[in-house]
Amino acid sequence: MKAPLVVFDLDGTMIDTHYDLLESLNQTIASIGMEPVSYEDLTHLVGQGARVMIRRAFDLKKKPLGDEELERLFVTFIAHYKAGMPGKSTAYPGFLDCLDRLEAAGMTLAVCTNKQEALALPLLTHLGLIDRFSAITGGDTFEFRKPDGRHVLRTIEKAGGDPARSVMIGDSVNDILAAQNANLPSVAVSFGYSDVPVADLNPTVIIDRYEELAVDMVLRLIEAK
Ligand SMILES: O=C(O)COP(=O)(O)O
Ligand SMILES: [Mg+2]
Repeated sequence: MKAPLVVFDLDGTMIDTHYDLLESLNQTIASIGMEPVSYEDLTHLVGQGARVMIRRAFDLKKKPLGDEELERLFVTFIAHYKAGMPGKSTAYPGFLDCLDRLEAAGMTLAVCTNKQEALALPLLTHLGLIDRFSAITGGDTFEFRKPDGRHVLRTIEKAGGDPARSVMIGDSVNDILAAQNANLPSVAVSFGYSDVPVADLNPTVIIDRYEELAVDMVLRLIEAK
């Protein structure tokens, strides 16, 4: 029997990246004279990677955006965001202890994020977390991404896990839907960037802090399937 596998989302779940995402996004849109977006706005903009985030910012400000300009701004955003890494981004309280106890219980860990790989990998490296995960996949790793269940399933495969013994932890609709589409139990964290209360997403469980994500909870979720 394979070890239990815990699959984590990145932005808003493991790492509080909002300050740096906002900073880089606002720098990027300021370059064409656009007013900054707020944290509240950001919760509606993140979730599908940087390109979609920029496009949604233009929609929010009711500004037209051509494909070429989007690509130019995307390059600006990536350069700014990467250059500042890790910036103010840090793991949420209790997250590192949580990884320690899941690992000590023999569980495997993986990351399934819609952030592009070229951002997720260096960020996790800067934060000293890269070696904790058996697989890390991004929004551009496959031809599909969350909420497509295949993104989670392929992450599990890459990590050497078994979907029947895996759990998805996330903060947004993309994560909970992806888990549901992959027929996995889901844990929603209430402290991330969801634009709706996470209870509305119908996760299997909601946690308010990482102390609640105990080894027993993961085992119970897997066994209850
Ligand atoms: O960067 C994004 O837009 C989303 O990233 P996440 O899937 O790690 O939340
Ligand atoms: Mg997230």
